[in-house]
Amino acid sequence: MKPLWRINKYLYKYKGLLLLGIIFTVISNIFVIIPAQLVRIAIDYVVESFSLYRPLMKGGLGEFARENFLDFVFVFGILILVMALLRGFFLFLIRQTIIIMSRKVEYDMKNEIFEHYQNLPLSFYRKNSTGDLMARISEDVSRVRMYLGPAIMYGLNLLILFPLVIFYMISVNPELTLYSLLPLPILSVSIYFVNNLINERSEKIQKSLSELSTFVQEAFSGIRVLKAFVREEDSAREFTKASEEYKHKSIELTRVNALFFPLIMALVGISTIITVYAGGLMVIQGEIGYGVIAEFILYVNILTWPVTSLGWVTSIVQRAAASQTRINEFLDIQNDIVSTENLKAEIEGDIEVKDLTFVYPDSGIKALDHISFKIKAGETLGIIGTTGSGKSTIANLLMRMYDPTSGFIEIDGKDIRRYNISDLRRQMGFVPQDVFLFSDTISNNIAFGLDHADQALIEKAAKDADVFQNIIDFPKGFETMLGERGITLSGGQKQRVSIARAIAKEPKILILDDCLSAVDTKTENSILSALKRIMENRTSVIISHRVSSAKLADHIIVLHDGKIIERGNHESLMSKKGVYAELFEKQTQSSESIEG
Ligand SMILES: Nc1ncnc2c1ncn2[C@@H]1O[C@H](COP(=O)(O)OP(=O)(O)OP(=O)(O)O)[C@@H](O)[C@H]1O
Repeated sequence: MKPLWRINKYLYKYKGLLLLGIIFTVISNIFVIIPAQLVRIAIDYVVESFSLYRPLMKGGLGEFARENFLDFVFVFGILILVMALLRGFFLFLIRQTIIIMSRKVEYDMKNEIFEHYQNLPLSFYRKNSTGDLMARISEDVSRVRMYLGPAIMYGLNLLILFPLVIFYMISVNPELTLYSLLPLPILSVSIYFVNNLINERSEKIQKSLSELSTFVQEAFSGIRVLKAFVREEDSAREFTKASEEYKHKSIELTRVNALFFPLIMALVGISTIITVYAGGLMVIQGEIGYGVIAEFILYVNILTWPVTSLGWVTSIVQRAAASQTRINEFLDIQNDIVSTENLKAEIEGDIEVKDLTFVYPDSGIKALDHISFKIKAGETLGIIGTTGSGKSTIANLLMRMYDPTSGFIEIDGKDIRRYNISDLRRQMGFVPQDVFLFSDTISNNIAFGLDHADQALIEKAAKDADVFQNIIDFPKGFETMLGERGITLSGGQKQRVSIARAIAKEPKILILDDCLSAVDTKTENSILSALKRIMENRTSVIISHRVSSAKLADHIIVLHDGKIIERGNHESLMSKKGVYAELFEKQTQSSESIEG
């Protein structure tokens, strides 16, 4: 229960709805109890009238007595009907208050979790799978909603109805009350166990269903590989196997589900039999009237659902508590990438990296080892290095996705940690290594970093990224949809749209993380010279493992195993005849042989 205390703030927020819900529950239960009493009065009246009917018939008053008697029963009938209608009306109001409250809390919770997720650093996303993040914001929140809606609704009902009914029952006959209620605790406990079994099996089904959909999704998104390697039959066989498991688990659940209602009916039946038997004996002994038996049977029926729901509510609350524990676990994670001074300033673009070492916290890999470099505003730094040498890590640290393990990064002479993070990132353009474009129009993708989309700016960015012609060649031009239901861009086109997105922001610092790997050298050169022009007075960091990308840079550093092994500009590095020169020779030879 304790984890669920955290959502009390929402109950407090919607206290009006909750309070109304409680009031409506009390009122609706009054209309449940009164009809039972009316039935007792009516039956006792009928029995009494019968005993008087014969003597009255003999006295010639038969017709008068009959009419009177029927009028009385008719009024009872109408009263019971009115009570039922009123009860229905208040049940409607209960749902309108408590269930609506639960939906509102669900909405608030989802927003709170999503917002929190977005604030968490990149390391959080590395540690937790997307599936897990999605499950907590959807399934777990739904389970908590079940607690806030149905569980609170039925729980309240139970809390109000139970004492009320028991009070009336005891006031009518305590002994018969005891007999009638004897099977109900057994009902509640068995429902609890059956329900837990149902939940356990439903969860297994859910798991098997998500495995099945992951399998199908992979098969379809990897259809090209699947066909190319002729694995269709294998894939179909695996699908059948996964479906078989799903079917098996569903049948197991149906078996337990089938137990649910018979169990309730059996125990209610036993209660009714006991009531009739014990009540009958009491009627024979003249302790109670016939009406009491009917009243008690109604009470037992009235109590059936709340008692059943006790088991059900307990298991919902348990599941909700487990889900809330999972949600709290994420909500309690603090963002450790925070600004020390929240400094907001127009940056110039001077970058200085001092004795920087970085160890990935999750894997313990030392990606950067005591590196230092400087870039003046308006200059370009090329970073060259083999796979895994730490190039992308530098980009991540410059964007402040992580904080250095030791050493400093300074922008305009101030530690990067002092800046307001969003303000700083807003002034930086980043083109990541793995291009990600949204399922939206090309125009919106390019304008992604802008607060107000300006078509002229979008087109200029597309021209500078050398992708303008490609875009206008599409029938819908800039309004072409990308993604699953849109067109698929080629690798090089995607990279260039991603570059256009970064430069449309007119950033003070632009970081290109190996984003020209899928374009030919000619396009690469034209993008780089356009960049040189637009990045005048701004700073660029060009990361690549191709020398052709870095050679135009003012400064070049060569990384190996997290260390800088060479530095200089293209000319000085070439004359040094070290790793850079060797790489240059190798790469120009191979590209010449390809082009030749
Ligand atoms: N998120 C991460 N968590 C743990 N280790 C990581 C992470 N990202 C990278 N590494 C490790 O850090 C080292 C440097 O990786 P980085 O991505 O910076 O290399 P890179 O030079 O950009 O390589 P490539 O050219 O292949 O992209 C590698 O050994 C890599 O396995």
